Amino acid sequence: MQRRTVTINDTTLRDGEQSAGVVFSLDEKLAIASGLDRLGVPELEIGIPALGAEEREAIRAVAELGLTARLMVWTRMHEGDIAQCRGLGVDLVDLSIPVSDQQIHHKLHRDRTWVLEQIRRQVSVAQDLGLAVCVGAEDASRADPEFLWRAAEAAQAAGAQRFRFADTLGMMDPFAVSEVIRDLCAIVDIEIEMHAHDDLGLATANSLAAVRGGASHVNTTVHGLGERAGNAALEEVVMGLKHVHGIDSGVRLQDFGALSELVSTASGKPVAWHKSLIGGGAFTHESGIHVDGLLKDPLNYQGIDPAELGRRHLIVLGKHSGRHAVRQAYAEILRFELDLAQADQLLPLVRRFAMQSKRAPGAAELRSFLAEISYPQVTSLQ
Ligand SMILES: CC(=O)SCCNC(=O)CCNC(=O)[C@H](O)C(C)(C)COP(=O)(O)OP(=O)(O)OC[C@H]1O[C@@H](n2cnc3c(N)ncnc32)[C@H](O)[C@@H]1OP(=O)(O)O
Ligand SMILES: O=C(O)CCC(=O)C(=O)O
Repeated sequence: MQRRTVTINDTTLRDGEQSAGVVFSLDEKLAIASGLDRLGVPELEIGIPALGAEEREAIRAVAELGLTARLMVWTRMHEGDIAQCRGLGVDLVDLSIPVSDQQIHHKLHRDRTWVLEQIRRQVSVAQDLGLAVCVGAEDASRADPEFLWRAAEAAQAAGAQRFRFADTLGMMDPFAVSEVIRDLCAIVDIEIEMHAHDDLGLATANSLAAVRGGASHVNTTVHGLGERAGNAALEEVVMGLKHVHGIDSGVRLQDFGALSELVSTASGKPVAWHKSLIGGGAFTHESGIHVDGLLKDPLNYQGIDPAELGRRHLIVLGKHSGRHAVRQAYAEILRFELDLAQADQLLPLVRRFAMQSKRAPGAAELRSFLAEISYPQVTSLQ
């Protein structure tokens, strides 16, 4: 088990808001920032100053909340954009510059020498504004590794505190991430931050792999909201660090539900039923074998205690139920104790109902099943 710290840098208010169609109002930004801070998220990336005056006002307003979290803004590594970061009341700036030949040549129409020169020149421009600097290596996963190392060395030499490795297109696998981060950590002696995207559904896995490789910081967003398929989900990374790596990030998720709801509503992007940890299905059980196992001892089918997320197990009846679930449902819903033989009789009726109606039976239906098997006390049930 690893025993070191990893700092979560949550970018719900920057990369999260880049999800197509998402706009957070000022009040929503303030509420989301406060919510993240209350959970103990230590760093927040809160916006893009070059976007305009309104964005800068919102950044200032978040800074004026006096949160415990350190605040970062994102900007292109570009003198004009960096100038917009003046006087915002934030602590850090991510100066982003592409490092893959694809983007250097075909987006910026520049070359590698120019990129290194920018890093050498612009880090101090931002530092002169009183900001600590993270050099954001955009498209790092498609960069020539040798050049990536030169960029990281240039960042360190220029005085950057941190180097962000961005898997901009979400194309890496955890084994490769772990290796590339290990190499970076051997080349430079500054903080290394992982910025993962979920295009292959690997953002959390890649973030955890980066930590295994030595990353000190990890970017997250609530629910994984972000550009295209999104980023690594805050709740997944926090739980993954704890349960896979044995690392306490200091973030507490017992009250995550309120923030989750706020971000769903403000973003207009509801959480999918099967979303890990927070989806409706994440702790809901129908299958007979699972329900029986849970009822005997929750640890039989519990990897993560739902209480860690302020949740609890929910058992529902359906096509896949068994008799133990039937007994449990009658006890919980009707406060009525069945023996196993009665549950056996009722099970086919429960299944028939679920198959016909594609939902769990409610109290009225459960009562009517009792009548169907001519259970003598049915009329006395409440
Ligand atoms: C991978 C990421 O998530 S990066 C973050 C992406 N986020 C955003 O784009 C949201 C915020 N963006 C914006 O507000 C605007 O795009 C701005 C203010 C940054 C720029 O707006 P505009 O000047 O209208 O340019 P536009 O967005 O159309 O094009 C981007 C320009 O930035 C350049 N550029 C892109 N990245 C960088 C960089 N890291 N450093 C310097 N220039 C860059 C592009 O080459 C292009 O320049 P060109 O006009 O000389 O061809
Ligand atoms: O350069 C960075 O800071 C990372 C930008 C980003 O969001 C990405 O590359 O996906």
